[in-house]
Amino acid sequence: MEDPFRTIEWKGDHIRLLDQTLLPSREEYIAIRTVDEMCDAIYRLAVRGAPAIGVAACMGVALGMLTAPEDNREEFDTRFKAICAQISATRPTAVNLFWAVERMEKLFQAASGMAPAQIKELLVAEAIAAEREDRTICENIGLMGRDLIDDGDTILTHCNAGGLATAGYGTALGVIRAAFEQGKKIKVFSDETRPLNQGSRITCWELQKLAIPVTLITDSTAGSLMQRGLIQKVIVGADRIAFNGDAANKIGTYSVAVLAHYHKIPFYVAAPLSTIDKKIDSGTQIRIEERDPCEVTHIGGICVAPSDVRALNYAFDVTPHELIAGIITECGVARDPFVKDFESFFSR
Ligand SMILES: CSC[C@@H](O)[C@@H](O)C(=O)COP(=O)(O)O
Repeated sequence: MEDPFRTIEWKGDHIRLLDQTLLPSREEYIAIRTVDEMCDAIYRLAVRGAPAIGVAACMGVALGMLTAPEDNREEFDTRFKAICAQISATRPTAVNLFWAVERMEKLFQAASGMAPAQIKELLVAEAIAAEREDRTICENIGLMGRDLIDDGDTILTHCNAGGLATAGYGTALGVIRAAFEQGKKIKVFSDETRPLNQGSRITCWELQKLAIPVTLITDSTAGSLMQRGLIQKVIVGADRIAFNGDAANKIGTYSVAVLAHYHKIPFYVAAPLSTIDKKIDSGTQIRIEERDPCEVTHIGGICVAPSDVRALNYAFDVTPHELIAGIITECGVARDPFVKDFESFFSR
C-alpha cells in the first residue's frame, strides 16, 4: 500500500512538511523557508520522531546554506557552522538530530576544496538522500521484525513511531505494518501518550489510514489489559539507544516496559542504527528533554489544572536494556548483551 501521507519533502526552494501539531483534526502541509522556521517546527513538534527530526535537520542545513554568500568563503563557512549549531540546539534527546548534523558536517569538510555553489548542490543532494534512505531503512526494520509477531497478536504501542516519525513507513509501526501486510490478523492498542497525545492524535490516525485495527486507551489502562491477558507484545520506537541497549523513548515507555516484564510479555524496541549512540555505554548518559509545564497543565489549549500548580514535564525516559526482549534494526534483531550485536551490525 502507498503511504497515505508524506512526512517531509524537499521542494527546491523550501521544505514541505505535514504539521503534526494539527492532527488529527487538520491535515495541513506547511512550507519551511528558513532555518528559523525549521528550528521552530522541530521545537514545537510540527515535525517530530527521531528519524524524521534527523531528516529535517539535514534538510534544514541544506536550506539554510542555499542563501549563503558564494563570494566570501569565510562568511560561507561561518554561516554553515552557525546553522549547524542552531539546529543542534532545538531538542537534546533524539540522537538522530546530531547524527544528521554530523553527516552534513562531514560532507562539508570533505567538499572544502570545492566552489560554494557546488557545495550547496552536494548538501541538497545529501539531504534528499537522507530522506529516501530513511524510508528504505524503515521498510527493512519492518522485514526484520515482522516474524516476531504472531497471527492473532494484540500489540501495545506507546507514542508514535510510525510513518510520521520517520520519512515514511515507521519503525515500531513499520514492524506492525509489515506483519499486517503478510496477512496476519493483528490488533493494536495505542496509549494516548500524555502530555502531547502523539498516540491518540497520530498513531490512531496513521493506523486508521492503513486499515490496521486500533483501539485507543489511556496511558493508565495498559497494566489492566496486560493483567487480563489481552496484550501479547509491546513494540515502541526510540530516540536514543546507548551501546548497552538502554533505550530512551517517550515518557511513559519505561512504565510500560516494567509492566510488560511483570506480565512476561515481550517488549521490543524498533529503531534504525542512526538511533544508536556509539559514544555512550549507558542510558544514564542520555540527556532528557524537559519541556514547558504548560503541556502538562493544558490539553489542546484548555487548562486542566489549577493555573498556579507546579508541573514537571520530562519528555522522555530510559528503559534499561534488561527489560528489552530485542531491538529491531534494519540489520537484524539485537538481543542482550546488545553490545555484541551492535558491534556486528556496525561492522557490516
Ligand atoms: C520512530 S520515532 C521514535 C521516537 O522518536 C518516538 O517514539 C518518540 O518518542 C517521539 O517523541 P516526540 O517528542 O514526539 O518527538
